[in-house]
Amino acid sequence: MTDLDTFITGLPKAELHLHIEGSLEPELMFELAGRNGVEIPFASVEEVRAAYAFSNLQDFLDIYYAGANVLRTRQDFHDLAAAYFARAAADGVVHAEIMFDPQTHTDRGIAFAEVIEGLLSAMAEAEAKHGMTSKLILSFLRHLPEEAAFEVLAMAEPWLDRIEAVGLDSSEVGHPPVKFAQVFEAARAKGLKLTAHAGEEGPPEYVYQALDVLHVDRIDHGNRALEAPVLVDRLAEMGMTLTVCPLSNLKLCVVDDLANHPIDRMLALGLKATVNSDDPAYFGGYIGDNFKAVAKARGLDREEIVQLARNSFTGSFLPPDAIATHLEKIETYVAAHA
Ligand code: HPA
Ligand SMILES: [Zn+2]
Repeated sequence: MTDLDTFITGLPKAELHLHIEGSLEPELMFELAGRNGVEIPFASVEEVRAAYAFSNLQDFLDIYYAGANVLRTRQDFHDLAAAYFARAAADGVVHAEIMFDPQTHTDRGIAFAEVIEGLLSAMAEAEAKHGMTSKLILSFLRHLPEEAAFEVLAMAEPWLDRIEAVGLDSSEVGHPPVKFAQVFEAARAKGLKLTAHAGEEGPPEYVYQALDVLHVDRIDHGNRALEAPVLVDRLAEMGMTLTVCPLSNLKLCVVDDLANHPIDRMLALGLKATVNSDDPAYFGGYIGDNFKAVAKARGLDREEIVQLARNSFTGSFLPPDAIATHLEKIETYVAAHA
């Protein structure tokens, strides 16, 4: 580890873009397959890892939904999230806002209660064990109809006090934000915050729709906004947070090489960019790996790294006093490591 790597690991940070189903490591996939008597089309953990070569988002999604098939019980969801929180804590994460895709499970006959109760119990455990706070983001699958999203929102009704936000993920191109205008409006009326994946593979127009039609509080990814300078200025001016995922961008060919990743360009343009892991079990690393890899590839300096960590708190859904406390801890850490 370089000095910079050690600095990154200890730097207090929040993770804002993490699909909990995407943290399913092949070892746990095998364990759950055995526990639940589910067949998986792989003979070994190595074979699973070898299958993780993607040329676009859909390639990945096909294998990600197949992997999720081993998740059956409340205990499975608990174990999945507990493993993520332990990894995140080791990377200096003190707050995590995690997405889950209920439709991936309810469409297989798993009760919504099993999914969310397993996640909530792991969240309570993470607070006790690691001192890590967390929030849940219920994500709608955009390749499915808007009515299906309304059904999930209805299912979630008894737990809405424990859900912070809704999100929008899965196959982007061909499923623009406008398709979900009404369900986002309904979620907002229920007091939920709003995020949407936009501009990962989709054009700048999808980022405009996320802003103007969905009225999101945060944009997940947002890379392709860089193609539209007027949009960049607007995002910068409004202080919109972008939850950027460098290793995901590399694995899904959103960038051809990390050496060409736009993270520092985003900061230089005044965008409130953050670094996140997206689907760490599939993309080759957790949040610490993302920071370290992009810092090395782009030659980021400490100030840029610290700015990314500050952005992770100011872009979070934490209350202002908690954000202020975390920002103070960053400054204390920086002063102690000058
Ligand atoms: O990176 C992603 N993009 C879109 N949908 C997703 N669902 C899990 N990960 C992703
Ligand atoms: Zn994502």
